[in-house]
Amino acid sequence: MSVTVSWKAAGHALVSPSEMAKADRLAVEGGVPSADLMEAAGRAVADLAAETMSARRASGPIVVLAGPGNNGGDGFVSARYLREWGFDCAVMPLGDPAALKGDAALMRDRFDGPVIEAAPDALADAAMIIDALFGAGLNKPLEGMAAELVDAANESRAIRIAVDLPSGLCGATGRVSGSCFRADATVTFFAPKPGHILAPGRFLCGGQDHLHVADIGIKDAILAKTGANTYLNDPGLWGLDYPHAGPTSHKYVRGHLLVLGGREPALGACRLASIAALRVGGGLVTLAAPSETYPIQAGALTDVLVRRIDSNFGFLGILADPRIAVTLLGPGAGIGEKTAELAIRALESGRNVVLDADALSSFAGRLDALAVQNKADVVLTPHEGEFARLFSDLDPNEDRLGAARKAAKRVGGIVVLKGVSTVIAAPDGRAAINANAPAWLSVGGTGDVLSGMIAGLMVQGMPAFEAACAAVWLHGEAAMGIGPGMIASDLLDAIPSVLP
Ligand SMILES: NC(=O)C1=CN([C@@H]2O[C@H](COP(=O)(O)OP(=O)(O)OC[C@H]3O[C@@H](n4cnc5c(N)ncnc54)[C@H](OP(=O)(O)O)[C@@H]3O)[C@@H](O)[C@H]2O)[C@H](O)CC1
Ligand SMILES: [K+]
Repeated sequence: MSVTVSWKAAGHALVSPSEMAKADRLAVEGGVPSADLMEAAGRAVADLAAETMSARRASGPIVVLAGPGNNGGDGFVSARYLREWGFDCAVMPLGDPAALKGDAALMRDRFDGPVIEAAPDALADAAMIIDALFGAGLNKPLEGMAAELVDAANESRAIRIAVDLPSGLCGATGRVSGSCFRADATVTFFAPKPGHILAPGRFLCGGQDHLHVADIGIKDAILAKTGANTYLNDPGLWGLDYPHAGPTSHKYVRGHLLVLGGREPALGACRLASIAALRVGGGLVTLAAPSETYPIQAGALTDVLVRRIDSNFGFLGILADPRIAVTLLGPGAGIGEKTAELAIRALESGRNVVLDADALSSFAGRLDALAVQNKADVVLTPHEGEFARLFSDLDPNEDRLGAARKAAKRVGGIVVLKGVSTVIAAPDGRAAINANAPAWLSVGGTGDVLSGMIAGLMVQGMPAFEAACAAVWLHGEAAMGIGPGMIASDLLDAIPSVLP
């Protein structure tokens, strides 16, 4: 049985532990015995364990740490298969295995191999440790013997495989409090959970290339019934909405974007955003440059129309051109009333608006001002500091997905909460987690490039949520191709190489 089943399409949906429990329940109601699910789960773990032992040419004892619930049940199944295949495999239960119930008790009884006392020292000589302590049912930080076993496993030289989730990791939020098993690889079932993709969960599972999604007999069709609306951000999610240039497309079809020019000292920010918008296929970009900066901007830009503005009215005068579909405010715009006023007027004009950087900070404490009539799409692209200023009651460190979702609902727009796991959330509840951003992307100016990419895709007619997802993913891919030492402007030349 192949372990690494190509991940179910269905838009690469992720399921929370509670949605997974619903999938489980629906499968059983649909006639699949729950014991069969556990048997398939445990078999998938054993497959990966056996494959890994031979791939690493490892030999020696395998210890399965079995917890008090169904995660532990999976562990007993995997141990049974591994022994059938000739491996020296023992189960080390946490607590009294006689207390196991239901399917876990059944699988315990089917296991006739050694059951050894829980002792952290006994893990030192293991060639492999399989963590079947806790999975979707984790409901508090590890403590006592559970924590000691996980800490000892992490300090050992053993290959470490996690069943469903590394024990200590919350499947819903990707958060860890206290000890957590550090897996070299993880086998989960049916679909990944947000905790497998959100940092630090992604790293504790062994990295995305070592996250195996096993088919345990729950039909794809059940996914839609779980209500899952969280996605891994990748082309599978937004590819169908991507605005490929057609033979008849010309610059006005590909859209006209208006960018508000920046002021000292961040004159380059709006240039980065403007070129980025063209690089992703935007047809035309006008940069409205405050008069004192006009000569600099006009001298620095070839591909962008540069218009001089002496005041807000100048900007609004340009905005009156009906061909302008999207406007981007923020990069270098200056924080304050004037910038906020322009954003509101742009929204009132029915244009799609991307708010970044200073435009975001200009709304601190007055987000309600964004709730204008006949508002088109608005996309906010805060980093964590800007998010804290705008949504001081929401804590991304507690629940990143939940915070981004609540923020999106509150502003009635798309919120791109940037970071090592950028989350794109829509007011209708959809959210995507991005997982391809390399560490070197956190350098000045990359946010300006991203905001320009989002605006550049929206101006071509791509729906706001999908445009934000696509831009975030392309932004990460472009950075991956450049490598350490990258500066923001390098991204501009790298974008064409990653466009679909
Ligand atoms: N379709 C599926 O999803 C399948 C999943 N399988 C496996 O089942 C687990 C989920 O099993 P569950 O029994 O719900 O929960 P766990 O095994 O993760 O946890 C067991 C109980 O442990 C208690 N608990 C939780 N956290 C701690 C902690 N930090 N310290 C001590 N005890 C803890 C908790 O019980 P309480 O009484 O404390 O509430 C848990 O209920 C899933 O992850 C899969 O591996 C099926 O086998 C296959 C199908
Ligand atoms: K586990």
